[in-house]
Amino acid sequence: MTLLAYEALRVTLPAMARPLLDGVSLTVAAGEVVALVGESGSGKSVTARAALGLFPQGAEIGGRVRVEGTDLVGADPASLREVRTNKAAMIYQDPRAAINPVRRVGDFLTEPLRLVHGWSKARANVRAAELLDAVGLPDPVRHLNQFPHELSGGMLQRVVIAAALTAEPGLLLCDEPTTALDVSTQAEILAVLGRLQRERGLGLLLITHDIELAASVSDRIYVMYAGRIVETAPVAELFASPRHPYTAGLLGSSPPLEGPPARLTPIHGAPMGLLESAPGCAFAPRCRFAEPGRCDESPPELVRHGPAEVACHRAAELAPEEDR
Ligand SMILES: Nc1ncnc2c1ncn2[C@@H]1O[C@H](COP(=O)(O)OP(=O)(O)OP(=O)(O)O)[C@@H](O)[C@H]1O
Repeated sequence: MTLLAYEALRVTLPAMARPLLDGVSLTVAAGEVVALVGESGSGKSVTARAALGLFPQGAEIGGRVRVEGTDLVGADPASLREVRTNKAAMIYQDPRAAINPVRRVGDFLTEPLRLVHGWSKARANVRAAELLDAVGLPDPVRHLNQFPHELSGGMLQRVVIAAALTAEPGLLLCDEPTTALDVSTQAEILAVLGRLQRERGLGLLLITHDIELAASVSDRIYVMYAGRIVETAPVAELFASPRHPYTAGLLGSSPPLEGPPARLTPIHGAPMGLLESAPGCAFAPRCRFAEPGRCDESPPELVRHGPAEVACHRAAELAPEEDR
């Protein structure tokens, strides 16, 4: 069952030269882990927030974002509330920014259950302890009485994950959930998310700039550049044969998570800012395969090539042997 579906989502701010998001289509099904990757500023967080009906103030929105069938573009407040309280939850990069530092962990977990769902204090406390146990915290009852500063960043991110699960949503949106953590804690948090996702059959959208990390946990990957999806494919295929030069560039510039260190090749140049626009492919100025008179004239559409969809004018010529 499809839990989340973006259909040609376009987000435009009046003062900008190009849209923040331009025709983004993406799906996440129940039981599926989908990653959205790209460099800083490509539009990943704007995409993730749209799944809660959160759009930049003053933005003009086109297309649709459906969560379990409810379109959040132009949705009424009751539909938005229903999605945000019961159907989808977001986990952000920095757990300390998500939790009130002067309230106890238990209050953070039980208040939504009591105030939004009308549970008694005793019932909410039992549920909160169960959730802390589910995210692998060693002493749930003690942690409920602690203040955020008494817990490590990794423990706090587990609390945030527990809070996201209070209403048992089907969809989890994770925006760089491990970026603020050290490497070994990152691995633990990813393992917790993976276990919960499998046990509960959740649909999970993982936002990350790290394509190696995305590949290690996802079923499918979408690669975003300057507000557009430039490639999407199942992980194994995308990793073995990246078909868009930008995807190949990301893979070539990311240190591998496992195995011996590889020689890294940075992608030259900088991503296109919001105050710049180009009639052709936004990646063309940085692309070693760009052909003048072709790549700089019109934006390429996403077209199927083998197991992938690729937005590159030269995708057919650059395709791996198995596509031909
Ligand atoms: N509310 C807003 N008003 C104006 N510009 C915005 C707003 N939200 C995002 N942007 C701009 O939209 C672009 C995409 O931002 P977004 O945060 O989605 O990028 P990102 O891919 O998540 O990057 P990062 O990994 O750095 O978070 C950026 O140029 C950002 O400055």
